[in-house]
Amino acid sequence: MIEIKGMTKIYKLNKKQMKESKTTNPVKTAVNNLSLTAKPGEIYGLLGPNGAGKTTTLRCISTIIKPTKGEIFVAGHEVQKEPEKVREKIGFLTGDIKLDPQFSVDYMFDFFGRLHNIPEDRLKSRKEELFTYFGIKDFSHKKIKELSTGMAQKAAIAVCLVHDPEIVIFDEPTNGLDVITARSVTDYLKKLRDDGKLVIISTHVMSEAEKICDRIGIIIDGCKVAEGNLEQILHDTNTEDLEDAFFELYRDIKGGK
Ligand SMILES: Nc1ncnc2c1ncn2[C@@H]1O[C@H](COP(=O)(O)OP(=O)(O)OP(=O)(O)O)[C@@H](O)[C@H]1O
Repeated sequence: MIEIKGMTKIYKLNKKQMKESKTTNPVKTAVNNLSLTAKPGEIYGLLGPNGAGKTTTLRCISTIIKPTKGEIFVAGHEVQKEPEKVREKIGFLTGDIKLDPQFSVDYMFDFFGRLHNIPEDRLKSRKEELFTYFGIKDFSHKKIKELSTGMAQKAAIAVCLVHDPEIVIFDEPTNGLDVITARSVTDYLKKLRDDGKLVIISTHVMSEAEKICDRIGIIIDGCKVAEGNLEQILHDTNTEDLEDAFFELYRDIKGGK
């Protein structure tokens, strides 16, 4: 289970960031008093536009950065009090952290497997299972930098699942992938969910959220503005698809037509 209780993340901006953001305010509230609960056996989707605070939220859950306020429990462990325990439980995929391009997929998989203290025979069977599913067996000896975008993303996914984590946290998992590769990734997320894992993803792709998420949290300007399964969100916004629901909520927050 993931439980976020009143999480706020405020970044301090340097002069360059202030200039880029055209602001004189030296701080940016990326996430504002966010609470949510995600449970095993579901795919929870954090849906929001660019800059909404999705990546920040997932990074805080994954112990990469610290929330400014609030508490986050992952499988019962608070992220700031027991970060190592949290890291054992999760697999975290984000576009910002890439596998070292100089090494082969095989090497990276074994390296992270050994970091997680996985016995060699288990590591071998895990590799066989994941590399076969993602079709990377024939490429596993190649350096990451020699792989296509899709293949590199599938390799990154395999590596972050090496320890068979009970909680899978994927930041924009299909970003930049063609439709075939994206489908193999989303099908695997469904398989993980069906195996009883908790999967939490961020996305700005409405159709992806509609198709694969059991529950969706819509986040705009760092605030959760709606949550529920698709049916509940459409009912609450009196709309017929998620895109319309999103714009309804967006207009409420931002004003305008
Ligand atoms: N390290 C940082 N320092 C300062 N501001 C940051 C930092 N990281 C993110 N931000 C700002 O916080 C806000 C939320 O960013 P975040 O990356 O969490 O959003 P997002 O919903 O994941 O967006 P995207 O889809 O564009 O990745 C944005 O305004 C962003 O510019």
